[in-house]
Amino acid sequence: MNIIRLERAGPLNGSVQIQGSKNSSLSLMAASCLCDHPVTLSGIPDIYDIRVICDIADDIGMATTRHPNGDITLDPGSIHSAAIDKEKASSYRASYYFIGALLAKFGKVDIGFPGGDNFVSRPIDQHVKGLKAMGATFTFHEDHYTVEAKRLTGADIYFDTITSGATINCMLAAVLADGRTVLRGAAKDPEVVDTAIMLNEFGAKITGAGTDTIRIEGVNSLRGGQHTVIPDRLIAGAFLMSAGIAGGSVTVTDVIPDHLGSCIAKLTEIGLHFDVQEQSITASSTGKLKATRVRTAMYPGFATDLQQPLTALLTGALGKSIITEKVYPKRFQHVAQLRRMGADIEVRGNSAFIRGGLPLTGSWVHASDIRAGTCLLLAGLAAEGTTCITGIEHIERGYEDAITAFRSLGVTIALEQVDAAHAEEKLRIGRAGL
Ligand SMILES: CC(=O)N[C@H]1[C@@H](OP(=O)(O)OP(=O)(O)OC[C@H]2O[C@@H](n3ccc(=O)[nH]c3=O)[C@H](O)[C@@H]2O)O[C@H](CO)[C@@H](O)[C@@H]1O
Ligand SMILES: C=C(OP(=O)(O)O)C(=O)O
Repeated sequence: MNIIRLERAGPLNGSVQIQGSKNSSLSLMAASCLCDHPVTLSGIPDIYDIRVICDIADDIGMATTRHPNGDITLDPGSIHSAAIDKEKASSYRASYYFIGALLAKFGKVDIGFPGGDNFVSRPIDQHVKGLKAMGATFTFHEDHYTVEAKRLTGADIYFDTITSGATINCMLAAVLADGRTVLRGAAKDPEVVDTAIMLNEFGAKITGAGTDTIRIEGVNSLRGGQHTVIPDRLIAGAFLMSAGIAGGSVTVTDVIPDHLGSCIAKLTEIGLHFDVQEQSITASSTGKLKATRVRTAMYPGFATDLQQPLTALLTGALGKSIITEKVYPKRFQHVAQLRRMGADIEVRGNSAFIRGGLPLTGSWVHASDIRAGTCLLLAGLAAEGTTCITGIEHIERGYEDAITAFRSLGVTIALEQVDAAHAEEKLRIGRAGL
């Protein structure tokens, strides 16, 4: 098995070009099914979830071509099936976008339950509620579900909670539905807006994306064309935090700074300094950090996906910090791993209480999901000695090449092959010490 091994880093110095957004790419790739003609997407990262989508696309007859410049062309003209392989659908989260993208054209979609990072509870009731309002019926089987709609009809949908996934899914379904759909209490995330912009470029009639009310007039068909995915704000945010944890200066390039507003504001409170340009952000820090309180929230609030890396950062901030997780109340799997490294963190309810300023020590730790992996990478930058991270397939689900990026900042970091039993023994010893 592969692990990531990294050493404590001195002040960082360098810049990282930020890849295209994973979460937006997942939506844009599925959304391409709505078109009648080829779609070329630029900036789609070469990561696990995208490779699964290409496999699914292949299964259903949507040919995909990765060009030498990295662009992907998808040809939805020859899709012959809306039966999505159960295991492939369950190997990542956003497979449910294939429902919204295929239902109007095929009237029936068979698909496995969504997978992705496991935060104990990730319901899809708002997807079900929204699509039902448009005329769909759901039948749940043991290992998959079937969604049917002879005809999708526009509807007025009030979400009970703000969800980017259900907002995008219902928007996709509404694009080729009969009549007008209104999504109220919609998510305002940049990934929602990116999807709406692409669909409009291809002939959809969507207004209000980026606000809490989105209106969609159904159209008969979408053309296809070219679109460039937005940069990954979550990866950018984590690299900015790395300057706080190791000191020095880190520039992220090819970003949309507006997407990182709440992150920059919080990191400024903590003591980082920023130079924000049109498409790049430089974070610098002397390493002296102040404790803070933060609550995660849907966009434009402080993103839950940045909560885990922030926890690593706050272990280095003198005083008591409190992180309250409002989006996924149990998203604290990373805390036990940080404690192995010497962090003093207690989780009560949906809050983590961090007594910062204690030195971290390199250790064997396990990444349970993408951002837990990011958190451990950041903690490893500050920890005395060597940190070995297992579970790196999760990190690879989000990052094209984290190792090269950290190396370019001056970090000693490598992928290493180890015997699985050896890794398990090292993790067991670490657990016993907790
Ligand atoms: C592939 C993708 O884009 N993943 C992101 C997406 O996940 P995902 O789309 O799954 O998350 P949502 O935005 O849907 O979830 C937001 C909140 O709504 C709740 N909810 C959601 C759907 C539903 O039917 N019912 C319901 O109650 C969730 O439990 C959560 O508390 O947004 C999350 C929140 O920003 C991020 O952590 C994920 O990285
Ligand atoms: C939770 C995440 O991903 P997914 O929704 O794909 O599991 C994430 O990107 O942090």
